Amino acid sequence: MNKKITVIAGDGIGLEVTGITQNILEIIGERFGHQFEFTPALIGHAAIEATGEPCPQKTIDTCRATDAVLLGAVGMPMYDNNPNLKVRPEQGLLKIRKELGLYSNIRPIKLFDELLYTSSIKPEILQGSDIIFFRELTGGIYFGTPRERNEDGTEAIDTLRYSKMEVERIARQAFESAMTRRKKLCSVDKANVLESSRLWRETVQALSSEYPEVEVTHMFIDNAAMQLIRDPKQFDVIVTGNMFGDILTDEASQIAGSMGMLPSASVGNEIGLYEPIHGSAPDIAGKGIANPIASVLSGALLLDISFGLKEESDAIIGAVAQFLKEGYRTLDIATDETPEDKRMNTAQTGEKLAELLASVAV
Ligand SMILES: NC(=O)C1=CN([C@@H]2O[C@H](COP(=O)(O)OP(=O)(O)OC[C@H]3O[C@@H](n4cnc5c(N)ncnc54)[C@H](O)[C@@H]3O)[C@@H](O)[C@H]2O)C=CC1
Ligand SMILES: CC(C)CC(=O)C(=O)O
Ligand SMILES: [Mg+2]
Repeated sequence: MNKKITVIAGDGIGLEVTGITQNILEIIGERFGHQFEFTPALIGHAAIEATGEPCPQKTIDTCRATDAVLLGAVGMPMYDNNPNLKVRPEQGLLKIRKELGLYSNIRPIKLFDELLYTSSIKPEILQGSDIIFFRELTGGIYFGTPRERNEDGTEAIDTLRYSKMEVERIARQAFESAMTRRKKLCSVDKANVLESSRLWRETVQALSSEYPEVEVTHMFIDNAAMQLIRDPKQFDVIVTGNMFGDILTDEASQIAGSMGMLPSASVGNEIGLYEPIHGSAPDIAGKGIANPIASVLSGALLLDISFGLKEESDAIIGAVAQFLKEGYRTLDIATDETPEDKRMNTAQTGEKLAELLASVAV
């Protein structure tokens, strides 16, 4: 198979983990006889520095000229505490999602058995957890207008808007996914307060008549945030809006052990984009200690969803499982019991995963 992949590393640890994933995809290409051609592109602070824009048109054009996109992360501390900077890295991320029509952000929460005792949640609560989130990605409060300050800067407004069409298309994907799994769908909203959530709930409920085998429940976001930690096993598929999904999946990363373990796939009507759920992690950026597994697993999702290469995708997941089984740990998933020689930095993790992949039988 011949395929082109746009690689947008971005900022902070995005730069550190994305190169590892590209290398893993190259190894997969060699092992399984595929030609993957990689084209770099800019986003975030890196793009602002080079072009003045957080997501230049050239980046969008590059994506459209390829078959899939691998993205790292955006963001720099210099923007986070300075509201006066009007051009911001995160605008680049929102723009690429909107321009490429990536309305569905799929975030699987898979706990590798080896990490059962790593989480701050009790193992008996965690064991057997397997959740997949469908987060709406191109609507809601991150995109609604007006969004502005009043003249003297003492009031601000953001707008939370959803249309029936936007809810229906993400809910349909979630129902379809539930049909291939345990046939349970939980829709998360705040319908006791928000009109947009009442539309959300009504739309999901109406669509459920097309999926009579799926057991649908509706949960308020505040309760969902609590239930996710109290009893994660109660969930199979969760569908929710942009901001609720953003927040709940960071929380859910603790089910998988770390932010450094969760990949995501963003899909819509054209190309697919794959990125870890984490940000640029300025607190560890430049230290070479970021966990690249979330990015590497995003690469596995890319092979599976965009290219239909299930065996190749499974080979990557298998290498990650083997890495953990052999006791190797990046710092975010290490415990007091992890011996010194099993503690891996970013580069060592990449090398070890490459080594494990090279021994996969094809
Ligand atoms: N998709 C994206 O590009 C996102 C960008 N951001 C941006 O990233 C910057 C930092 O935001 P934060 O709120 O700190 O979120 P973050 O996700 O970057 O980091 C949160 C915490 O998780 C840790 N962490 C994240 N990924 C890790 C990994 N791979 N290995 C080990 N530890 C990891 C970090 O060290 C930090 O303690 C901000 O500028 C923010 O706007 C935040 C979230 C998503
Ligand atoms: C710019 C933010 C919306 C990025 C983020 O936190 C995410 O997509 O998870
Ligand atoms: Mg987030």
